[in-house]
Amino acid sequence: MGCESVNAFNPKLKAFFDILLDSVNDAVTVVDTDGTVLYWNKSAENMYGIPKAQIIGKRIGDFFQKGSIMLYQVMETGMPVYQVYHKPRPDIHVFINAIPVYDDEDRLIGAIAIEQDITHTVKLSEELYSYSQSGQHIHESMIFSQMECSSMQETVDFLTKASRLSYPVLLVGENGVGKEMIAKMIHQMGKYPGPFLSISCDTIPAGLLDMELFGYAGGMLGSDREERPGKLDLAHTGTIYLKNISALPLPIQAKLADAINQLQFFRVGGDKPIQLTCRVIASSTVAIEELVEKKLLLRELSYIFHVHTIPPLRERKEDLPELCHYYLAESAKAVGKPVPRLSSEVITALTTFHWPGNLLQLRNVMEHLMIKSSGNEITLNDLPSELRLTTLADLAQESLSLTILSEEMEKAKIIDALKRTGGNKASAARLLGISRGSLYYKIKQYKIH
Ligand SMILES: Nc1ncnc2c1ncn2[C@@H]1O[C@H](COP(=O)(O)OP(=O)(O)OP(=O)(O)O)[C@@H](O)[C@H]1O
Repeated sequence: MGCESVNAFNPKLKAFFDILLDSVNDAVTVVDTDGTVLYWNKSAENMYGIPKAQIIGKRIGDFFQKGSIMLYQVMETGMPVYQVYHKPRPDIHVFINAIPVYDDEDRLIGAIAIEQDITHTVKLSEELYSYSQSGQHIHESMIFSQMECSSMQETVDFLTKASRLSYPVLLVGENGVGKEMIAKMIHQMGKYPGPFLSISCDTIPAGLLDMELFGYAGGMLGSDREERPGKLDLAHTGTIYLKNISALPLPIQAKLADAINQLQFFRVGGDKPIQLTCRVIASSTVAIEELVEKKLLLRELSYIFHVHTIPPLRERKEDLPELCHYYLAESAKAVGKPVPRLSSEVITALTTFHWPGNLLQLRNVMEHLMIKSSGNEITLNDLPSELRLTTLADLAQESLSLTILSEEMEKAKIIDALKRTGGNKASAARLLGISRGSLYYKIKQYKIH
């Protein structure tokens, strides 16, 4: 498309962009180099309660404390920032991307900020904060019933029902969401007299899985090998937990389906039927439909199981307060230390993190914090690097000391520095402890001649 046709489309494009920017959930602000607001979308109106008509054409510094305006910061440094935790107002918490904008000739013409409101998440963190200080002690088995989020309530209902009946269960969920723990609870609540035995189908060589599961009748593979029961046998009147069931070779899956359907099975090489008296619980990190489609799970076997999916931790952050408190208290007890406080930044970091390793990762992080913390408060520095938030303070350039001054004081300080250096901008910048670029920007901003 030629330049002319682009221009011809500009009014239309503007209409498209207006709608686009008003439809996004993030607050979008555009300012020019003076800090004059050129654009302010609907989400920004909602987030800050300032209507467009009131702010457009005005200096952003008239509405926010200067030290808290990230747009100034990025125009001063010329460096964009991404996913920085920021508190533009005491009651508003955001993740911000702020980007300086240059024209074709590389002259700074303004900046854009895109803010994702995380205030709701941070409010949840405050709940966690009070929990972690309350000194309550929660027993692991109680944790499920205390969980707030509705998806976990479904898990609680499922496990209560499943423990009353003995149908085979297949638990689906990412690594570390608590599948094995749920399997153990179904076993315990079902009051099975036999043991809970677990097989990691993906760690045992495929060739041995048959015997591991069904046992060996003896006499077939050489005289030195005696009859040996399999886990299905050893779990008599208990539960067998098959971790990552799709790693079972398909012929073994077929044998398992037969065993469950007929409530009996045969040892490898044997012809004597053995009663299946244990309950079968299996797990998978991949959705069942996908496993069947990829021919990793027999369709026939998939029909046998009652499937329940456990959501990842990032989709049930409401449960973080109980879980963090529980793990902290548990680790504190183990190392014989009092339960430390969590600083508000740590709480925000914990609740905004995406937790790819789910409960397992959370437990490890809490243990790590417990070991690392020396005083009675855990701060951002104690956190493992992947959890640390980038804050405005982290980004503080030398110019920040100047940034946090009021505009009047700042302007006076610059005029004074220029006077003292006879107008030499490089020396004035050095004296002020800011970069030359920042000084040029501020001279323009304050219209200093
Ligand atoms: N409801 C719970 N309350 C407290 N801790 C829990 C809960 N569920 C699980 N955990 C803890 O989370 C960690 C991971 O749980 P578990 O091993 O059951 O997960 P999983 O989904 O089976 O993981 P994988 O798929 O990797 O085997 C364990 O340390 C366990 O003690």
